[in-house]
Amino acid sequence: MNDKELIQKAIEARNNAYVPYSHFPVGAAVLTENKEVYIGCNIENASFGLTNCAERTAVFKAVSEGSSNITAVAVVADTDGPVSPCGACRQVLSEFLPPNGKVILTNLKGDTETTTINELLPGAFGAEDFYE
Ligand SMILES: O=c1ccn([C@H]2C[C@H](O)[C@@H](CO)O2)c(=O)[nH]1
Ligand SMILES: [Zn+2]
Repeated sequence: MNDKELIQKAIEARNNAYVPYSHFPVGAAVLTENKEVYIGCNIENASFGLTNCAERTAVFKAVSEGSSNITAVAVVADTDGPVSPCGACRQVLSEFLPPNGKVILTNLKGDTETTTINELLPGAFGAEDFYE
């Protein structure tokens, strides 16, 4: 699974977005250590704060299937430039990706930024901050 294929999975996931309020569909796909792919879309709610972003949906699907070691994630939306994940998703991604874990941000035009979770959330709060 290369970056382009992972992006394609994210584009397909975007078609399942449940976005009756924002009308802003987002798709994501994560690649796990054991080379499995899990896709996610944003899922909104009439109680707006309960919305789950595409990235978190994909991560939680992977973890709940027993694959918590994520090596890469792709995110796509119809943005001017590459989509920028929200703070909550950056924190959740930092839990399951290594600091140098690949984050591929793109849009429907194909503008792509490939970065790392450490770049997106330097100094993230992590387990090492409170476990001995
Ligand atoms: O990276 C992002 C940014 C936003 N959203 C969703 C949340 C909400 O449903 C909609 C508008 O914020 O887009 C995501 O899923 N991922
Ligand atoms: Zn988010």
